[in-house]
Amino acid sequence: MTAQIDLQNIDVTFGNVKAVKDVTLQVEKGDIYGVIGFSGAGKSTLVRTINLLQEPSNGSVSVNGTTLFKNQKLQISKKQLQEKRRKIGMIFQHFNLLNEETVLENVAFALKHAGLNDEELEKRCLHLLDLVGLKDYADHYPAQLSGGQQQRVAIARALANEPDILISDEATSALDPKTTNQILDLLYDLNKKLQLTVVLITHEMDAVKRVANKIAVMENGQIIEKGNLREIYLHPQKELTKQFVGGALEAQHILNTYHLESVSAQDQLYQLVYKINDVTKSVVADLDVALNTKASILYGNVEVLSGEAIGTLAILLKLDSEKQKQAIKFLEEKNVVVTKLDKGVLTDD
Ligand SMILES: Nc1ncnc2c1ncn2[C@@H]1O[C@H](COP(=O)(O)OP(=O)(O)OP(=O)(O)O)[C@@H](O)[C@H]1O
Repeated sequence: MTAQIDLQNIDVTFGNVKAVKDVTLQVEKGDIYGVIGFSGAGKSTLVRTINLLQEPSNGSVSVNGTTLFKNQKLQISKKQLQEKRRKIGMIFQHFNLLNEETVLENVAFALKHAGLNDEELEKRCLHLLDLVGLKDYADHYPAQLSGGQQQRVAIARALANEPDILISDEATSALDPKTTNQILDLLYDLNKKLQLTVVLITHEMDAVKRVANKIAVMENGQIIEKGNLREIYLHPQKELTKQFVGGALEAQHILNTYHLESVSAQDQLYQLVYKINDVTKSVVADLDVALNTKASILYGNVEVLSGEAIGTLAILLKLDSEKQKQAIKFLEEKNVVVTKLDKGVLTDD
């Protein structure tokens, strides 16, 4: 199947900053593709090449089977590009609404080229506001709305030209956790209801886990790992991915902040990930009974990924290396995916 968005070998260079380096990414129709990484990793720059708000220095961009950019130049006319861009909606962290205009006028703004009469325009805007749960707010002004409601207006505006792709660039980063979840759930519903492909840029793994089916992890302008979310969650390869998927960041924070007195340099932090269905009793209790490990649990969580309950633990094993090997073997025999974690500032061995 041809990908709906096909980015091949994309480089983006600003002066001597290589913001994106040789990135290849394919997004299929109907995906919610999470692109995660810390600030400055190159996420925004990369996704802005999809609608050529950012031209790559090298590489090719194809959307819906049309090559938009290749051999360092546009492959379609400026007018065609404008039309293609209307079919790729975008939402941002700061909503970017017009404060002097009503909610309805903000949505209508995106339709000014559509050639609709006043009645058709109002009907279409009210329909869009209904889709995002804001039909009764058409006459309000942005300042009268909460952050979550303002983002809903921005989503209605982004959907005005019936796009088949929605790019969400840190759209929930300015929102509280509850509102974040409501907006993510709305994106998930729109993905299902409208077959809308969503590219979700974020630095929050919780956002990706809540709605995405695929994930790309970015670091220093490169995608270091990508693919099916559950696969990557269960078998993270790169250190940064391990940090994002499990409780590693939290566990490291606990280790580094509280300076646990009894922790020594050879003690090792492990992340355990397992399908809840595979485990009937506490894996750590079993481990302790079998090998007397006295593991300390620094983080624990259970969540549902693609309909399956997945458990994550970060544990500290205070054992010599032979005993650690035995512990890992014991856990792996129980279908637990064990990953050795970097201990952050504690790692001086
Ligand atoms: N227009 C520009 N001119 C020069 N440098 C830029 C420009 N846009 C981005 N950069 C640089 O490119 C790198 C990647 O930035 P980018 O905004 O894509 O990262 P990001 O992962 O989206 O991070 P953030 O979440 O902080 O936006 C950074 O070093 C940034 O300073």
